[in-house]
Amino acid sequence: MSSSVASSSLKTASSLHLAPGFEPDRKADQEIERLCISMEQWEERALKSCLPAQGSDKFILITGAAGFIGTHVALALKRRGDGVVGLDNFNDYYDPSLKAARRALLEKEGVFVIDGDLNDARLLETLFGIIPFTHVMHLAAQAGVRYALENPHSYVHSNISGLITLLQVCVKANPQPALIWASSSSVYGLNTKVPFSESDRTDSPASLYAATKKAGEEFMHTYNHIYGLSITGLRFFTVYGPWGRPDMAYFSFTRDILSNKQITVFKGPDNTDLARDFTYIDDVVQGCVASLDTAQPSTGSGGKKRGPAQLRTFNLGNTTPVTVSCLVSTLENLLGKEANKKYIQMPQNGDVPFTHADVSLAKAELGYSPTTDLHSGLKRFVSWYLNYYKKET
Ligand SMILES: NC(=O)c1ccc[n+]([C@@H]2O[C@H](COP(=O)([O-])OP(=O)(O)OC[C@H]3O[C@@H](n4cnc5c(N)ncnc54)[C@H](O)[C@@H]3O)[C@@H](O)[C@H]2O)c1
Ligand SMILES: O=C(O)[C@H]1O[C@H](OP(=O)(O)OP(=O)(O)OC[C@H]2O[C@@H](n3ccc(=O)[nH]c3=O)[C@H](O)[C@@H]2O)[C@H](O)[C@@H](O)[C@H]1O
Repeated sequence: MSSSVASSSLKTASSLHLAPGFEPDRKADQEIERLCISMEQWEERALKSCLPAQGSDKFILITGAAGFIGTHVALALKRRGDGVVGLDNFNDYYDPSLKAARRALLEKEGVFVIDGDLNDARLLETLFGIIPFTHVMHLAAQAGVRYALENPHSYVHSNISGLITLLQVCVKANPQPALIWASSSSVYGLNTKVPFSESDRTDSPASLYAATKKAGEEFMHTYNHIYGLSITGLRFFTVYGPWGRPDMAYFSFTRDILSNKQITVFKGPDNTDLARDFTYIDDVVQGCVASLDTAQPSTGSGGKKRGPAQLRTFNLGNTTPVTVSCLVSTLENLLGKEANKKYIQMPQNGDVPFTHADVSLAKAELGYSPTTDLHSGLKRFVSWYLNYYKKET
């Protein structure tokens, strides 16, 4: 793998298929140039460090690499010797300096991260022209349930249009990579049967975010059917941990408790507690790596399907839902500080009352076995948080 990658000729993408409404900017040109320079000076430049180590036959593109889950997955794969290249557009949905810090961590460990958008087909084609990726771990997305009320188009941009652009590049790539991608527990929407199982219906999304993830699952079915792309969809359940997302409740509650700001805790109908199957990042990484290791190659080439290809969907949750009130009291306990809490009826904001994963399929097929309870996981998060923000707290 290493030598074939190193000797692969530089190829600039000939076609320019951009997603409608997507304007490439100077930044994309600069990123292509940086990529090409790194290739031309292969021996000295950063890209060399991304090659698979001896004994690994995997070369993986991780989209959303500067994101929370992407960073952890990239580090795990790189540390065991796989070739890893990241892509991220470093958008400002939350503090970009946190994404920059994750990138620095990745680059220190030899993961080359490209600053680019999923909708930039020219950049993606150039990248696939240079590197024969065996797998794509697609984690880039507009995440967050409630932000869709504010900026619905960002979900269409990344989760619909960006996804199709990536899929189009994957089907044309030679070899066609196997794709592992992040769906979401939110596809279960307003379902009341618990625990949520992969065979349950997923046709009552409560948010635009959920609807775009559900649409993504349907697109994946189509691309698997027409082009023979090998596809594994992972439904993550409220993932938390060090290097996490500032927009999520466990993170913003920690920040606000420490700075004596009031936190708002949503309540369900009849004052019931909302609950989530909070899942620790290391458990999710284990599921992602196992999905990658059990993914079969795509069967297509040159945009043509040669035979049926693998299509799988797994829940990656914890199987132990915990109430949001319990999340708050655990944080109070770990931070040694009482929160200033305001309880309100859950607004019509896309939230669902509870989530609860049945992970028996992931256990049987991936050996997935979550081991971290909320208290232990939050302890590690709080320790990371206090250290990372120590100048400010
Ligand atoms: N964290 C969770 O609890 C959770 C739960 C279910 C599903 N997911 C899904 O898992 C994936 C990773 O989530 P995360 O928590 O790490 O979120 P994140 O926001 O930290 O990471 C996503 C990354 O993708 C990048 N990105 C977004 N749009 C892009 C685009 N058009 N082009 C290039 N990069 C783009 C962002 O800059 C970000 O760094 C997402 O697909 C998310 O929807 C997350
Ligand atoms: O598994 C998923 O598929 C999703 O997981 C995550 O969504 P959620 O489960 O909604 O996590 P998160 O925002 O931390 O809210 C947690 C709880 O706190 C409650 N909550 C929230 C904010 C607040 O101010 N008050 C409050 O009570 C809130 O009502 C909820 O009950 C990801 O963000 C999302 O990208 C998606 O992929």
